[in-house]
Amino acid sequence: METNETPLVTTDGLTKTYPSTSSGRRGDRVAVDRVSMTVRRGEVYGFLGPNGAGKTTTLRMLLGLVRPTAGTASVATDRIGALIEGPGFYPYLSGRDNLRTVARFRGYADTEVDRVLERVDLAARGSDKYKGYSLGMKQRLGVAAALMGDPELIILDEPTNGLDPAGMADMRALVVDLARGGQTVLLSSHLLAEVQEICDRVGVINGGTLLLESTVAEMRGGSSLRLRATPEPVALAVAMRLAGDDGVRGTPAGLSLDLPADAAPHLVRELVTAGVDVHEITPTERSLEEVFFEMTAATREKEPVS
Ligand SMILES: Nc1ncnc2c1ncn2[C@@H]1O[C@H](COP(=O)(O)OP(=O)(O)OP(=O)(O)O)[C@@H](O)[C@H]1O
Repeated sequence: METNETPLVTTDGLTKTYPSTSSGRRGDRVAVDRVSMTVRRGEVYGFLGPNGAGKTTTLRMLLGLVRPTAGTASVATDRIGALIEGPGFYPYLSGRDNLRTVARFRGYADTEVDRVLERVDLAARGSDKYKGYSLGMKQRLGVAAALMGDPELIILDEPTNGLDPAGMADMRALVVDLARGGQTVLLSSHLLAEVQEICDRVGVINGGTLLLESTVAEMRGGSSLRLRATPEPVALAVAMRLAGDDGVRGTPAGLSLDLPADAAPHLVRELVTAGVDVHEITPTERSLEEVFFEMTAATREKEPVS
């Protein structure tokens, strides 16, 4: 995907503290702790973290709904659409009439209602009462409201939360479609697989701290090669010569070498030359789940009890 390098969203040392409510604890509760993140134009940015990590508070600060305690947040457009809390619609009005109410309040023509209904694939059900909508349709109507005025930046807080698998798939497809149309999407999620599937870049947050910001590919880290070969001591010596002393680990499944997949032919040649029998060589990639687990392990321990 092509992205213009000028960031659309930049935060610098963004911090929010709330007064501690528990009498046994001193000082403030830090909800967001010096977060510096950038969202580039045209990308889908996944703000990934467990419940209570500080995602919603950060998004609210970007929207000017919560005042930062310290640091800055700048959004280089005033055309922003957002779905932060669950959408508040009238149950007895149709989806279309609900959107008309929003459009009137925000100064948009009714044609805009039809356009956004179409965009979220609800045009055919626009006349149905909101209360009869599935959770996924309700959520899509919320996104439709956020899309009014064709915003440059769309902020969605946990857009798939609580949806069934079909609803989740629809929402993911919609997000990807919005980005294809040139809109920038910043979404929060606690689902690794989801972020992995639809996001270009990720910011991982836990305990209020941004642990990492990178592309999904970078975050998963370099690939490695798993090797089963005998005799093991000779295989180990060859492996260490190629991958370095720190680049080889013993695992129950054999040796794990910090080498890219395309290093396999050279490795095999060297092993065979050294008289080693190669039983198996497999390229492996760390899953996002493993990476996330490693990164959050340290902060999990100091997480406040809420
Ligand atoms: N208005 C508030 N007053 C006091 N503490 C708050 C307030 N809003 C959020 N917090 C605290 O700040 C921390 C971060 O909350 P936040 O809602 O931003 O996390 P989150 O990552 O969005 O999680 P979730 O998905 O559960 O909403 C939590 O410990 C929460 O209890």
